[in-house]
Amino acid sequence: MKIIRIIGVASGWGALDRRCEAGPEALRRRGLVAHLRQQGMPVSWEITIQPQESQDDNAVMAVQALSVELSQVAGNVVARGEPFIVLGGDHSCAIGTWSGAVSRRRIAGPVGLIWIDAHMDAHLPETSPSGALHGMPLACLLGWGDPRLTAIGSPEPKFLPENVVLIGVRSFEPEEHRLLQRLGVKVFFMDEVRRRGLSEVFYEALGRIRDRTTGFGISLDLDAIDPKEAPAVGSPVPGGLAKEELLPLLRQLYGDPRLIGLEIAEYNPALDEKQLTARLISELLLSVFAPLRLPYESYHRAGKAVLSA
Ligand SMILES: NC(=[NH2+])NCCC[C@H](N)C(=O)O
Repeated sequence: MKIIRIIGVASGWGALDRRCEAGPEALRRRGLVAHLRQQGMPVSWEITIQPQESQDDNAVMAVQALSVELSQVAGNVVARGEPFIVLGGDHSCAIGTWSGAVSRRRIAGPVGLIWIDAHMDAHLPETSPSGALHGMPLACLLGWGDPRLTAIGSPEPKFLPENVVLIGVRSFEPEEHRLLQRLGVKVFFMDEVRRRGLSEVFYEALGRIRDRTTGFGISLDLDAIDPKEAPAVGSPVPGGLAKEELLPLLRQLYGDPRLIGLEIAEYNPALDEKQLTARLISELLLSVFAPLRLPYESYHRAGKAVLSA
């Protein structure tokens, strides 16, 4: 059985509130690995990538250095044919994760990306209202933005626009929307998800991507999920996805050889008073990667019991 490699990214350099840099270590200290193994998930914590000291408060340079390292680590896991989990850190980690994964797979054919997020994260430095790099990673991966961040791993764009799908978007600025429209990236906004149900949208998204690619990844910003269920995030937006809808859909990906890796970003443990979000993260991981031995309901109840023990 293939070992699933966890890569922590202890950086908040892409966010205005940097505290999600403590995310990976907090999860590790709570015994995430032991818990996942107990549930039958063959997993090992590969590495936690730390920002280098002395970035002179230059966020672009810090994120660039991190992304180069992360792209190498993720790329090596992918080259070995093993699945990975990236645990952020703010969502600018996506630049390194997918630049590495895609660059190492390029000969195998195009790769798809399902971006589950309340935001579009598709700003250019010129259009960003905040200047924060976690509002830009998707644009970078499509080849738009600061050249120091678009050329990681390889000079080309990492994804073709038709191979990227966003789900759950409900907070964005017109400039980033225009970029995605112009490129032809499919966005399933939250109101469409509500109208049609997440499962219909999710299968449509998967269908689009699977037809055209040889593999795909998932980048999940925890703020896609409703803040009542995922409170410990840096940029919460009300009216998000329901975990009881999302978890069974992720379950459908179990054992799918085309799934290259899963990224979960924006966990800020300082806001996780009741540990709701930490538990949610472990449920998300188990949904995708743990063999199902119990009926869905009791399975997740068991998961919660173990983790809170
Ligand atoms: N990964 C995130 N939480 N992104 C939030 C981005 C918010 C806003 N669009 C900005 O650019 O500042």
